[in-house]
Amino acid sequence: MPHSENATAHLIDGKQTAEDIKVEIAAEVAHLLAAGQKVPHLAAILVGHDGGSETYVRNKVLACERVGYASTLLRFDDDITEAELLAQVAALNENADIDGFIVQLPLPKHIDPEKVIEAIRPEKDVDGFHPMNLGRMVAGLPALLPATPSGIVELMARQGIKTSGKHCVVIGRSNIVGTPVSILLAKNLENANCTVTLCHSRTQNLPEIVRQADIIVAAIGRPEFVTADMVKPGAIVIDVGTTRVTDANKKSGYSLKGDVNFAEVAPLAARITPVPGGVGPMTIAMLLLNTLRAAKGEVYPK
Ligand SMILES: Nc1nc(=O)c2c([nH]1)NC[C@@H]1CN(c3ccc(C(=O)N[C@@H](CCC(=O)O)C(=O)O)cc3)C=[N+]21
Ligand SMILES: [Mg+2]
Repeated sequence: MPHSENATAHLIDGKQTAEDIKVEIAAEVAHLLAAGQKVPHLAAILVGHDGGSETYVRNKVLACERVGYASTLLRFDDDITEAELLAQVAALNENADIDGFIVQLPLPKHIDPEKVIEAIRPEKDVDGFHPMNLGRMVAGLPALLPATPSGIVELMARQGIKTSGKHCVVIGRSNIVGTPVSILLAKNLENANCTVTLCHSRTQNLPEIVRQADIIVAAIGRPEFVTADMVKPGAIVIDVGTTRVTDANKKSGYSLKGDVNFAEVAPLAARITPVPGGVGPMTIAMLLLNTLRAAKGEVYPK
């Protein structure tokens, strides 16, 4: 029996929440303009021609236009050397007009992503991937927070989901999502205050542990990994996965699959994020928010 009476009423609408945030940002940009100040400027470096990366970066540029930011996209072929990429990062670091920038991941195999991320000035690291920002986040100091993890916390807060004291099981320990979100959820940020369990590929009895969760955050990157048998009825389900699978029925030639088997799990869940339209749009909204904070020198005074 479905836990929810209406099949769609319990969807966690990330797209709408992201729109709300963009409207708030646009209002701030209007104030900056009225005060004769420059608008925030976000730059993105995109290496190669990965279809998914192209989509995300295009969405980021469109989102900048929506809120009134300036944006710059720097594109390079996947034969760019690591030294040349580091020189491009250094140029953005020095460019006073750029408030923040990201280097889209993944990078080609011959480039060390850690080295590139460490080369970004923490003040301009609007992805929140630099060890300085990660360290400050862990220490509870003001930091530019990684966009997907902070987007998950913000999404639940704005949707009125009470997380304080709840048991949250995070599946996946990536540097970008699983590890940082497990830290943020345990903090007092937006009254998150969860008791957190972090599961990964070596976890024993994973289904049994996930079944204990009041809140499940699925960030494994494996389509439909979370099945009905892993979900306690009435759980909150946050699906971070966006894997592209070929789909001849779609005009684009692909469809997006989350890390949760939605058809099976949605009837059991109290609330659940759809894919698309859940966590993905929040990632972009939080990137815009970080760019505003960087432009205002909120974390690192200018
Ligand atoms: N330096 C860096 N920073 C990132 O933040 C970063 C990255 N590299 N590499 C890849 C991942 C993935 N990511 C997404 C962002 C938005 C959507 C998004 O907006 N998704 C839409 C659908 C988009 C579509 O149609 O493909 C949705 O879920 O509704 C998805 C995924 C950011 N990432
Ligand atoms: Mg995402």
